[in-house]
Amino acid sequence: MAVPELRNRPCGGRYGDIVQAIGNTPLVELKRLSPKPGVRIWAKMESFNPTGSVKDRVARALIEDAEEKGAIRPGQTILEPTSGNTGISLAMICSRKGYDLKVVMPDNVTPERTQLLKMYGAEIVYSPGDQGSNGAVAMALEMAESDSSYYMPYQYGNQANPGAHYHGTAPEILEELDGDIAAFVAGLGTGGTLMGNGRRLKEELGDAVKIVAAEPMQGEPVQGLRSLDDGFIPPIIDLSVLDRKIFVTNRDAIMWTRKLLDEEGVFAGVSSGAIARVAVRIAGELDEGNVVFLVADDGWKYLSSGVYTLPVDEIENLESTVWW
Ligand SMILES: Cc1ncc(COP(=O)(O)O)c(C=O)c1O
Repeated sequence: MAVPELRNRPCGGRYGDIVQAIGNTPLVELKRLSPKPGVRIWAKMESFNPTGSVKDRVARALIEDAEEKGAIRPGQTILEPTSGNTGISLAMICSRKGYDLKVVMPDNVTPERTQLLKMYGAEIVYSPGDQGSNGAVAMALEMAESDSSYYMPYQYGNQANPGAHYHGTAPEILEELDGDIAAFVAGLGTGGTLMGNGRRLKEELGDAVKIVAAEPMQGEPVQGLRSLDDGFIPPIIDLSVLDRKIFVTNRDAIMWTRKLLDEEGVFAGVSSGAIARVAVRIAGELDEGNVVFLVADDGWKYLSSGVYTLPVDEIENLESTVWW
């Protein structure tokens, strides 16, 4: 394998406002996680986006797509179901661009999410927590049907969502690794990340790159992620783009979130732990090559969940059951 030289970003760039500063995130090698010398594991640090998550890319694409189509005008109310990150990103972008935002969100997400949404001026409508993100989707669809003044980007069915990755994240990764990528691993919420990156990487590299989904084990939620076995397949998902899916327990997700911090200094959300776990497993199956995984968000919004304060031996003894 051609070992890419590490290189610094030339500079962070100069932008007219915060919305323009989305993307161009760093790719960081995580040497201590690699199980073999010939296999390199890289984290695409989407936590470096302005609101701390990958969803800044998607929210900008959703709003700019609607603007280009003439589907929204300033002052209009945007309505969207989200378990948090997309809402926060939309709230930031809507506040910059002069739209009102209403988000429908399960009532059991961490309080930091509510706080951030309110900070950016969004209105929150809660859906039943036990119905997860599917409950939020159903409620938002009903609201949009009964009031036609709302504009709902509907990230689950909007091609601008995978498009943000197809045109943004994936070309960055291809450039950063000179197209030498053996596997790409991400979690699945709407499927935008896996579809957009997967399609672009397959187009450029063919079957040499494997696209792998990390999914939460049934009954063991990991915030932001879903399993395709939960009964709802978002319309943007084309299963033929995925080579594999690997299930992760709640306990492993938490353990690996802590490992990311303790061993690599990466402060990430819990889904990144689940995804890192899968990336390391894939790396163990290879003899050489670059494995890229996505750090979808940073750890700040998870502090109240206790994921960073629970003693490691207690995490090890956790029954693999729902933890929050
Ligand atoms: C916290 C979080 N949200 C969302 C996603 C992915 O979302 P989507 O499938 O909607 O692109 C991920 C996945 O990597 C995630 O970790």
